[in-house]
Amino acid sequence: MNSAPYSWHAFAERQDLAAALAGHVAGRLTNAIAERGTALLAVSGGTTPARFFASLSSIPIAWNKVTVTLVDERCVPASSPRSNAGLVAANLLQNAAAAARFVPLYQEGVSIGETSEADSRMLRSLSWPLNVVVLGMGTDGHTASFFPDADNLEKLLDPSSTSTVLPVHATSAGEPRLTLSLARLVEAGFIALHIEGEDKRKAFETAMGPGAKKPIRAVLDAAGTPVDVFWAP
Ligand SMILES: O=C(O)[C@H](O)[C@@H](O)[C@H](O)[C@H](O)COP(=O)(O)O
Repeated sequence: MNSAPYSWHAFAERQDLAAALAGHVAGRLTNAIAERGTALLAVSGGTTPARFFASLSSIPIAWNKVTVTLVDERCVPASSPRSNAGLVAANLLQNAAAAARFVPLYQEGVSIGETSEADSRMLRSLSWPLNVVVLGMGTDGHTASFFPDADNLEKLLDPSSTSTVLPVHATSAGEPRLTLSLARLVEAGFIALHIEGEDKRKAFETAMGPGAKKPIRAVLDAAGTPVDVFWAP
């Protein structure tokens, strides 16, 4: 069984993980700016990233040359506590990072199908491929909005997809979602997986084992570079 290559970075404290991951991301963004004049970062939402976002926001890089977008989004207004755009606005786009450009996935009042088409057009204008992707993971092995019960999971995980943004309907997701496709995520020069707690460590280990392939495993298997996993208890 080919085991997907990844690097495991464990930290005793969540704040130490946040500072270390922020340093890695800031360094990769700075390298991208040096190489092509701009940098493209995609981050995940949920409850885990807030400390990391706060640490990254205060690192003085050329944020005016950085575009930040989302790995995925819940189809809710930015004012909703469920909004990933709201999480990024409140925790990342502050301090030095306030100078970054933010490109959201969800547009209020537009149907999810129209939004994913419109997002694809808007996002296609960005300087792909992504330079940095920061993923989260659920204990069910989902990452981004690649939920195991998604009705279009095969399309979401298709490594040859030409799609940029896809709609997701999955009972376990809660509200309808929009997600970057696996194909766009795995092109990134640096892919980090940020997980915390014993349950997620066990879920990751299981996903790396011989059982049914979970979405996180599909990402690691398709990634162009070994994924860096950042974990704290
Ligand atoms: O919108 C989202 O929910 C995310 O992008 C998703 O992929 C998240 O990373 C995991 O669900 C973990 O979420 P927690 O950090 O809340 O555990």
